[in-house]
Amino acid sequence: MKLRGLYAITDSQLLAGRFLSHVEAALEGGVCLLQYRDKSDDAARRLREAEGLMKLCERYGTQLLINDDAELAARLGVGVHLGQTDGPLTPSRALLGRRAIIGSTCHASLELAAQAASEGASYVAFGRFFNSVTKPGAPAANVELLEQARAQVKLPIAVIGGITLDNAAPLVAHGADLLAVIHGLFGADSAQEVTRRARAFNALFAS
Ligand SMILES: Cc1ncc(COP(=O)(O)OP(=O)(O)O)c(N)n1
Ligand SMILES: Cc1ncsc1CCOP(=O)(O)O
Ligand SMILES: [Mg+2]
Repeated sequence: MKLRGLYAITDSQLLAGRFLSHVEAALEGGVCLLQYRDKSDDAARRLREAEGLMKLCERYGTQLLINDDAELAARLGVGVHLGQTDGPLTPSRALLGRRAIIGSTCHASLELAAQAASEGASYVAFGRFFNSVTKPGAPAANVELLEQARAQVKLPIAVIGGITLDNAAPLVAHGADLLAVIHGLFGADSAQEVTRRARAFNALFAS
């Protein structure tokens, strides 16, 4: 499966009261990957919400990943995104199997990307590229790093952090395969606007 296009990531606060409707609106517009990102420790709610997303993703033919939690991903038979403090990649690959999509946060480090590749990551993620309301303190990356990564890294490259329709095009032009977006997608007031934004993000990959 080709990893290229919009990578939508949920946010429990931002989507409160409109969780499934906004996610479905995004899937309607086209989503390559969907990540369930919930930083709470409410295991029952996390399982319930992730199962809800799984059903939606099956309907739309979208791949689901769970942020941080390889055990939950294994329980559902989906992928996982792991940051540098979320546990080592190799055991997660063994747990989830060779076909699972496993992503790795590499901040702005080509060394971390090389390590992730050697440990069996499916894609590497760099960022944040812009100011992020969701994660303001995330380490900064820039397009020079992205260009270097494109030349050196054989895996699909995800970019993240403050990405909107106004600033995403240069990232695609410099080699990004996946635009990972929370606020710039789900910050929309209406479901129709979420769908419009999803289509517009994907259109950046058309040429
Ligand atoms: C696609 C993608 N890239 C980076 C991250 C950030 O992961 P991490 O550094 O573990 O931070 P949290 O998201 O867990 O707060 C991501 N989730 N997805
Ligand atoms: C999880 C994460 N990691 C680096 S920036 C970020 C937040 C992305 O959210 P937004 O698209 O709202 O800036
Ligand atoms: Mg994490």
